[in-house]
Amino acid sequence: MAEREVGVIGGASDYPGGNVLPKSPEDESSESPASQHSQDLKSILVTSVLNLEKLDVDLYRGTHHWVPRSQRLFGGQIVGQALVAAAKSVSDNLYAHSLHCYFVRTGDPKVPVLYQVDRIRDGRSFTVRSVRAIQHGQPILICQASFHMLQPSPLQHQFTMPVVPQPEDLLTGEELIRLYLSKPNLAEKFKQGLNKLLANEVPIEIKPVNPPHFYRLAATEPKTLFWVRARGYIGEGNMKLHCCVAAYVSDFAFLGTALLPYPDYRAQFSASLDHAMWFHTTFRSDEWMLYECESPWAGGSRGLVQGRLWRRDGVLAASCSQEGVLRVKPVTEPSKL
Ligand SMILES: CCC(=O)SCCNC(=O)CCNC(=O)[C@H](O)C(C)(C)COP(=O)(O)OP(=O)(O)OC[C@H]1O[C@@H](n2cnc3c(N)ncnc32)[C@H](O)[C@@H]1OP(=O)(O)O
Repeated sequence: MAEREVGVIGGASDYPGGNVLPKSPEDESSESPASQHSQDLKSILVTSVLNLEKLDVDLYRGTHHWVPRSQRLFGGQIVGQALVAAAKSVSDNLYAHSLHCYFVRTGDPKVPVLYQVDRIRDGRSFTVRSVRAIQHGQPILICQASFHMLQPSPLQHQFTMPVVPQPEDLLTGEELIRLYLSKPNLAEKFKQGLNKLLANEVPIEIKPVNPPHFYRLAATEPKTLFWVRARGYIGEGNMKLHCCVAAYVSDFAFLGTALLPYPDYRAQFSASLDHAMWFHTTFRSDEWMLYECESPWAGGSRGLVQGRLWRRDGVLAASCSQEGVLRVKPVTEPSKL
């Protein structure tokens, strides 16, 4: 077996020129209270999921950590790994600013994924890579990623971050499930479902801003807000790596936003068809970021979702878009109690 490279993406330190792209306040000191949460446990996203094995020039192999209940590979994992592969072939002064991916086949959790990088163009300011994720000799994902060197500009604006409770005042996904499990007379079937969710070793932490009401699933507008970060410590520096982690994180619970107005239906078949991201500035993916998701449209068995990842100091870190196939059927299940 080929030896794993040391570090996920070698060499790149953080963006230089903090006057152009403001640093996260949590970057200023690795001892800041917010970053002390998990320094003793390195994120498995760094040590395993995004730590690709180099097989040859521009050819890498990635393995899986968490596989969703659908037994299809998690789209965020494939996108994150593809971006790692692309980033390995660009110089340290270039930073991912966007990626555009199509999920063309279901990922098979039983075998690893190969990532073949094509060096499409090395320009003066922009560099473009194309990555094919391959299983069983066929592409499962095609990804174009573009990298840019820092170029200051007087043009600078962004939307305003929504005002929400801070993550310290909210429960984690696991704490919410435990709370649901403590409800008396819970049907055995639902207990089992919740316990399975608890056993999931998802390498990211989530704190929903408006957790769903356990007893009554009401139709809501297709908008959701949650705090999210990588589980475990990654540390400052290596902005390329934080972008790859954000790519992983950004696909989590994203498409579900399009189902929020339809509690009387459940997804019989849902899968992301494409995923696009734009990275705007520095951030730390192991620090809480607010993920603001909305679905402006659904129809014809498809749904469109758009997301914004906010640093907790109110700086817009990244934007995302995704379309997915959504085939639903009416809910006929009995009460949870
Ligand atoms: C968190 C979200 C994620 O991470 S999802 C993971 C990332 N995304 C993916 O894995 C998607 C990968 N891409 C694919 O699998 C394919 O490109 C997809 C999207 C399925 C399209 O391939 P295509 O060959 O056109 O499939 P398809 O849509 O015809 O069939 C897929 C399954 O749906 C069924 N289907 C089809 N039409 C209907 C219909 N009208 N009503 C009900 N079901 C329908 C098909 O029978 C097929 O089902 P099955 O897979 O055979 O069980």
